[in-house]
Amino acid sequence: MVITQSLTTATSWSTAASDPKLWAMLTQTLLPLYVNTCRWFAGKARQQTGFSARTVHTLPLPDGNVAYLLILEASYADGVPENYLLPLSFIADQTGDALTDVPDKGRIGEVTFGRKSGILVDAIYDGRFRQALLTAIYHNQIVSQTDGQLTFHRGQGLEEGDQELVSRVLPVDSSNSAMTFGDKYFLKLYRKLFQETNPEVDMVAFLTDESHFANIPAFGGSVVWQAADTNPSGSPLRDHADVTLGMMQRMVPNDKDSWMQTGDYLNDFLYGVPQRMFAIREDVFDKVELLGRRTGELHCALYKPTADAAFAPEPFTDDYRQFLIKRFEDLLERRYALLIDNYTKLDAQAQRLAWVFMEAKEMIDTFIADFRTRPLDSLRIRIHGDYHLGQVLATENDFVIIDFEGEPESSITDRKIKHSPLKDVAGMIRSYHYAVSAKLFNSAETDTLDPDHLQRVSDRWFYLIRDTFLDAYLDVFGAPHPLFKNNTEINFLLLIYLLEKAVYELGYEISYRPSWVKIPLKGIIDVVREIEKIRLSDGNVESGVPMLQTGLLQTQRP
Ligand SMILES: Nc1ncnc2c1ncn2[C@@H]1O[C@H](COP(=O)(O)OP(=O)(O)O)[C@@H](O)[C@H]1O
Ligand SMILES: O=P(O)(O)O[C@H]1O[C@H](CO)[C@@H](O[C@H]2O[C@H](CO)[C@@H](O)[C@H](O)[C@H]2O)[C@H](O)[C@H]1O
Repeated sequence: MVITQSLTTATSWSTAASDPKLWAMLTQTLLPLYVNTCRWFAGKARQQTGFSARTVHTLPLPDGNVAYLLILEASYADGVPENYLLPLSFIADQTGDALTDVPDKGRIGEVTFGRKSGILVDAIYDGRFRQALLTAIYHNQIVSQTDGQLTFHRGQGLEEGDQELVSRVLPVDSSNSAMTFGDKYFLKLYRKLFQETNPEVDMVAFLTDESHFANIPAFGGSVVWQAADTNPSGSPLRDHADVTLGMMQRMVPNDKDSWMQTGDYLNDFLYGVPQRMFAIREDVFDKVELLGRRTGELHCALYKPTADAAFAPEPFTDDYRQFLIKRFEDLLERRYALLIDNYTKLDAQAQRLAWVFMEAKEMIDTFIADFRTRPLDSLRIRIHGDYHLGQVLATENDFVIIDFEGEPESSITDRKIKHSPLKDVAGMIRSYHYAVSAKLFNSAETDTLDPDHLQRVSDRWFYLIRDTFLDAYLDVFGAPHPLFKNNTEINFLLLIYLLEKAVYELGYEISYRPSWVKIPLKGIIDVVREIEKIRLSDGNVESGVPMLQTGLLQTQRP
């Protein structure tokens, strides 16, 4: 264990919540050092100007001790402060072997509280804290705090008798923390907090309790901080009543998600490619069809004309069109700027694709503007919002859809806006495009192949899989269905959402996986080609976009 700092205070751990000086000390010493080592802390690369304890909630532990749920505010030189959940537990030296379960990444520092010395840890690594969460959810407990209350809610998925289970922290390093109970329940603690109910809780509760949708893990419960109604400090977290801190679901037995499963199928496919053999196994089509159907069933479960305002279907109002256009235009502006800033870092193929994208700007602008006035009679509903192959767990014979938090770049309010479900469909179609492109253009088996040929093979696989998915999806609804007025609207909306998703992905790849930037760029250009076809068939408009060169996705040219 590498502990760089230690701290001594006369205050005992059990009374620490009410000692503001102690929290001031902790937030200036141990805690900033610690959170900057955590994957979930999104402010690492920003210029931090300070940390403070927004509020400290107390949770009694089964052995009579306490843990604290600290809401830590991080301030920056630019932009508004962020709030993070940091649960804290103190493991005194004489507590026996409790510390052996705490990995280095969960140890915050050596502290002496009163006359007891020990280690301050992230409480998720303390079994007593995990058990306290389970007990509180099981019993629908309300625990009063100086600033409101912690409300634990039990969902239908948490079975009678399951109030005491062996728990562990899942080793997934992501933006939240996950733990399991008896390998039967999965509890996600949200780290970055928002001033309202996390959309994931709304969605999962609705799908389980209202629609009884079977292909998500059943809702086991939630942990919510209901802040006191007063707003003395003007803190944004106190303006709203509910802040979601965690959500429990049934644990899904799975060894992989659909991204990995599709990767396995593509490995089989890949072996035939150098032999000029195009072979997709029948069971691959069966799986894609099944995922199409499950996606359709998800949207049917979310389409409830009798639901309350949060879930009731809505038409394509002027407000929505305005919102989408503005969001799209802002996104495009940011992406063009990012692309220009990073242009010289791109390889030659990505640079060629980037040029085509930039030259298509006017056509894209016109296409988006058309959305303002085009008659649209299809409906909008709440959707998944960040739907891709990695969000679907593959069980032995089926699929289970997870992670309903919505698009990471959007605010919580925007994540609750209703869209055509074709936005999710576009997300999955883009994901299949990613899967085949990443595999075919980054594998030793295809390294020496002619890039034009490889591009044609990749396109062929993608179009077959895309159409299989889409047909199975639309079959679920039958025709006509209020969500989809007609084929013309379906095509138009799919193109809009495909373009938006690919433009979004461009930013993600520039920031995290620069060698994959070509994948969304190719996706953008494919949509631009479709738009161009529509324009050309609508009237005698000359094509303004240079012919797309083939082989643009090849990473190593022979
Ligand atoms: N109900 C579940 N059962 C089993 N594993 C799950 C469940 N939910 C999530 N996981 C696993 O945990 C990982 C992270 O979950 P996710 O909801 O995507 O969290 P995050 O919002 O942190 O990305 C998933 O990729 C999956 O492997
Ligand atoms: O972390 P999240 O799952 O919320 O989503 C983010 O990361 C995803 C990458 O893991 C990213 O998805 C993109 O890459 C996927 C392959 O790794 C591909 O299947 C998706 O189609 C593509 O969008 C996602 O966009 C981002 O929000």
